[in-house]
Amino acid sequence: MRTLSTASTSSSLFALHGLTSSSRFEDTSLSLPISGVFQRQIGRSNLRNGCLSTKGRTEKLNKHIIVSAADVCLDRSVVEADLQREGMWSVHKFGGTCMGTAKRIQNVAEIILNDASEKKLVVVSAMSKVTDMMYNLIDKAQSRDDSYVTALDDVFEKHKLTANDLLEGESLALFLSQLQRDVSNLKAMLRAIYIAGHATESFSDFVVGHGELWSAQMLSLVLKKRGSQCSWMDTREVLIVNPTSSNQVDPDFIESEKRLNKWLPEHPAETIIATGFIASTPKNIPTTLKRDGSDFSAAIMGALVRAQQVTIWTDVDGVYSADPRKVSEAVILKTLSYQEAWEMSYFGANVLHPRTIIPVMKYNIPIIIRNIFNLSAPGTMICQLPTKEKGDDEGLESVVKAFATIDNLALVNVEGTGMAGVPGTASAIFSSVKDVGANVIMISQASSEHSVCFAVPEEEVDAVAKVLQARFHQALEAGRLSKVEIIHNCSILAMVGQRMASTPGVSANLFDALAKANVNVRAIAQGCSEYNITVVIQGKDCVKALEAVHSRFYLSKTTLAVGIIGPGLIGSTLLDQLRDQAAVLKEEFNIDLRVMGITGARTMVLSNLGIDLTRWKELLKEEAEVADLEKFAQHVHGNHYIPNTVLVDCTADSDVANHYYDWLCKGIHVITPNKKANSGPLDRYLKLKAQQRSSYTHYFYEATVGAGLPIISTLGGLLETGDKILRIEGIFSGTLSYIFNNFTESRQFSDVVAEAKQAGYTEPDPRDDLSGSDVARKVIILARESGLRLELSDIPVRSLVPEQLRTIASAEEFMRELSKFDANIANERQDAEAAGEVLRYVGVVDAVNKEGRVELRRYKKEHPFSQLSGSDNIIAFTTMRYKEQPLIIRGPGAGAQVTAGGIFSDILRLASNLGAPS
Ligand SMILES: NC(=O)c1ccc[n+]([C@@H]2O[C@H](COP(=O)([O-])OP(=O)(O)OC[C@H]3O[C@@H](n4cnc5c(N)ncnc54)[C@H](O)[C@@H]3O)[C@@H](O)[C@H]2O)c1
Ligand SMILES: N[C@@H](CCO)C(=O)O
Ligand code: NA
Repeated sequence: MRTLSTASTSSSLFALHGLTSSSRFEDTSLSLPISGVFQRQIGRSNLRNGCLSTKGRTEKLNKHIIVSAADVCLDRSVVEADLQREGMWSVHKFGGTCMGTAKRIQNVAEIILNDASEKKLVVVSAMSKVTDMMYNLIDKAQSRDDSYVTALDDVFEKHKLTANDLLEGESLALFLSQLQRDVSNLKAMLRAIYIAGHATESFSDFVVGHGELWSAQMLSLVLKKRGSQCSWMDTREVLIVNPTSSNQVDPDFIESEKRLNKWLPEHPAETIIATGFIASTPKNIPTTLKRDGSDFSAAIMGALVRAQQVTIWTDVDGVYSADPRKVSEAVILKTLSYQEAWEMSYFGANVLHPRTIIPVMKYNIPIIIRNIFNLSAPGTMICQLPTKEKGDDEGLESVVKAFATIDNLALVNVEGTGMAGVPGTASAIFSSVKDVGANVIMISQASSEHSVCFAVPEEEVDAVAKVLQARFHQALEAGRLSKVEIIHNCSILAMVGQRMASTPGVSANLFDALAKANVNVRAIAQGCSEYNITVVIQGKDCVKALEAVHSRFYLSKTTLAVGIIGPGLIGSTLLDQLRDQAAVLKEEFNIDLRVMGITGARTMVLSNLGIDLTRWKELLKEEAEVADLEKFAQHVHGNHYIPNTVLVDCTADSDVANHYYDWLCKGIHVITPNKKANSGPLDRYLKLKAQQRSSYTHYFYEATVGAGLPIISTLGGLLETGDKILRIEGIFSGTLSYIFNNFTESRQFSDVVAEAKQAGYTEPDPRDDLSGSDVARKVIILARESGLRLELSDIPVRSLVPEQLRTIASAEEFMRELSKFDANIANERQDAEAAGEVLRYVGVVDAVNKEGRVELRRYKKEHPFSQLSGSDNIIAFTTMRYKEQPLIIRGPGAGAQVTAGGIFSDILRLASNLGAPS
């Protein structure tokens, strides 16, 4: 065991990262007494009693024991704060947008000046659009278009104007004379290209690189003007790269480091402004780092100076958990591991080019993505996977980081028995694919070897299909291969998270969420690294799938676009319940209900983000438009970012009910307390139910029978588990229950009816209750649920509406007239009373004889039906399993709160079916 050297900060820090090692201790838990500077560098949180426990390797260099940072520095924030004081390098990269105007360049200067690090290396891109302008110059010159001359003037003018805004006096003169010289040289060079009609790669790399040379010089002069000790670096003098066969470049770290070590003492400065994007070959020929080159420059320079961190400044707040244009609930991730960032960028997330991550990853240098236009956002830190702390959220949501998709893909499926056990088939397939230059995005092969499938970009699939048909012509003819199948219009959805590795249940949740969202999975791939799980789905399902899986892992809420039709008594009570419960649902159940529209019979209000339910009544007055049910449904369903739509019909209107079929066809879920659809014509009902099943949409109507009491769901449960219904009988009308519970000797019948209406138990027109038609509808609904094919007209009904009042137009007039007929029903009540009985209005489903009826019957006072109070319903199910004693449900079966509550729980049942946790 040796003491760590603290001789010099930079040497020990260089050593800390252990580039070269002469020997290695394999001891995996070595305790090293350390103190002083180094103790601060690695952060006190990693120290116990002045000793550093290293779980990983230790290395010995010359006489020092060095510890790889990757093994020890886990608490970066502590480390950073300390390192900053010790004069570590911090690297920044500012892209073209950040350098777009003089004002923005000043802003960049401000950020650099505010960085307290002692040493700063700043990599800059060309001003925005300049690189394109430069490429355009070459294109013009190559195609012998004279206008390259004026286009070059534009480039000159742009920089001159910017410099005029930024600089003055000597520094302005200095920059402008350099600019002038460069432009004259470029003119000569472009002239040569014009004459030759061709530009070699190094010619064009030389030309385009000027954008960076000028932006770096301008920024450097601005900083100097503000008192900073600053040099600018033409990175071509330092950064050496070798071209690769795939039109990329590999940095030569050893040569670059050598040149940097020479360059730095020659340009002593606390801040260095370096050109991004450009570099040289080992033979000093100018070249570029290709696409996203400046990010790559920053990462390489960060690695060369062993920076404490590399900050990539851009115009977004950081890396999102999913494309925010597709998932409105996407969040900015605080951290991503290198591997996760890698996976995300592969799958098209605009993170960083994967190669950008390699140089910094080697030295465990964090990259921070930050928004230059929003300095208050902390950004996303890409670093080594932070270790799990005790008390960390162990849930799946911390395991899965993010989701990404690639659209416009086609799946190629090569299938046939002739592949199994035949070496070389895969090689033949993929070498043919390579021959046509197609890019294979994912591959999946079933272990039966019966089929190999892979995804390629849609625009490349025709060529792939053709080449495979040709290559396997003989095998197809002979039947060894059965087909080369192309499945168009696919998307890939990838779920990324390093901690998915060895965490059971992650894929189960992914697939369950997809299944509940009715998304079909065509192919699956997961490598054994488990950093990502990839599924291929239909392109049209992509947003829905993304929303469903994103919400499943708690990154977003299960969002439902809700449309409320009929804000009457029940509808408005429901809206108030939604208002009061919304926050809890979001917090605790991950359900985000957005009421996107409310429509009455005459007016409606629509919203794109969700109506403020504390003000819905005012909004329905102030911002209302003429009601139009088609437009309403289209609006609520039209928001592509909310994957699921539900229309809640709180009217008693058959016209509204007639739309359900259409809505289900469109994938809109329907929830209703309105009995009209299920008790309407039988053929319509059957068609509606069939459509609901085949379209995998949901249609819930618990509140149509017994309001919030669980009648429909209980019946469904009995049937689905194989019980057989023999008889359902009970008091199904809250109104009629209330009336006969309260219609005593001293009361007038019409007064009690008025009370029931006042209490909100009756239908909009109380004659629907008194006529028995409401009960008949409930009998029909239960009969049909039980499998009986009955029409409403098959149910004999005893009506309590006097003959003379049946044709009166309005409910109000009916109520006024009703008292004239009080005597009739009073007599009937008295007769029953005399016999020690009470009147009860009951409905019966006789499943054995396949019939139903609705009657006013007399019951002994001790019968359970005689014991009810208020608006109680009582429903008795006699089934094969509940034969001796029926299953009985009893409780208030009408009223605004309980009915709205029943509808609300249907909405939650829907959310749960769509992937919300239960
Ligand atoms: N009241 C209860 O206890 C109870 C219990 C279970 C079920 N229900 C059912 O709830 C539904 C609503 O009952 P309510 O008491 O709230 O009635 P209500 O008359 O108070 O409300 C119905 C609302 O629908 C509106 N409306 C009518 N036609 C419309 C159309 N075409 N488009 C848009 N809006 C329209 C009306 O203007 C009214 O605002 C009925 O189907 C009823 O059977 C009620
Ligand atoms: N009017 C109905 C409402 C519940 O469907 C009743 O009284 O039962
Ligand atoms: Na119910």
